[in-house]
Amino acid sequence: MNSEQARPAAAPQPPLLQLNSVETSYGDSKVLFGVNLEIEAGQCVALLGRNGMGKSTTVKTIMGLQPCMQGHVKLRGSSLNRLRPHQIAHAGIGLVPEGRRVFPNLSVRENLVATARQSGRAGPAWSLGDIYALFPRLQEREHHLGCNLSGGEQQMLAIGRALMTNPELLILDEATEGLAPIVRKDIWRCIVLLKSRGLALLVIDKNLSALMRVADRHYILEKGVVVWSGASEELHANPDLVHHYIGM
Ligand SMILES: Nc1ncnc2c1ncn2[C@@H]1O[C@H](COP(=O)(O)OP(=O)(O)OP(=O)(O)O)[C@@H](O)[C@H]1O
Repeated sequence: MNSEQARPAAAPQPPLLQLNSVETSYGDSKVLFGVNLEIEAGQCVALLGRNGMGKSTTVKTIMGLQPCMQGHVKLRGSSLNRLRPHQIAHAGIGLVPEGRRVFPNLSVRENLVATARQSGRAGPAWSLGDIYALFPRLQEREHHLGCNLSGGEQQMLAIGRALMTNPELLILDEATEGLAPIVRKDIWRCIVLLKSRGLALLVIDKNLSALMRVADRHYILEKGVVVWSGASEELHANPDLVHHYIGM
């Protein structure tokens, strides 16, 4: 027997993020009915579906902001179900929430420093300089308060803040919503760049054509259930599916 034959086969790696039959309720009202979803390291995944189908609730469940009543949310095979939101952030998931929510009475710099965290993970940590290189506008506005920024600047700051936690997975919930076209373009440029750096992304956005350019895989949610998943080419080739479930 040679040395190659003697070596035991490597155990398969669990996905970076795995949702297994996840059910979530608001009081008596169930909203997620067994969601299954996987994201591999470095993969960009889009979560699609019409308004009210459960996309933001899925994100809240991943982040521990809404309890997972049944099923499992796992990061690299470890359950997140009983963790608090700050522990989930510490475990490696960064969130850019719907509506941005930057600290209004802190400066740009203070907002960024407030969330900075040493990463126990491999790879270089994000620095203030890295964030300013990604969004030069934030450096120009370094000493301005969060409340005095434009919507686009607040969105850049929300992304910068999430990156300063050094996540392995970044979740963007409607990050381009309500922004001027030129700012949207800048946010998409940033998403493409983050993907090229190997960051895993879960993106919710209404711009399907931009998503089809950047996402490796799409999941369509309909009434709290994943009804379809596949690659951009498959989605592109299936306009009936898009029309039926996304309404375009
Ligand atoms: N805090 C809450 N309390 C009760 N019901 C809620 C709450 N948040 C959301 N819902 C309900 O849960 C369902 C799913 O909402 P969710 O926000 O997850 O959908 P979505 O797909 O993200 O849609 P949108 O694009 O409109 O945000 C909807 O019926 C919504 O009314």
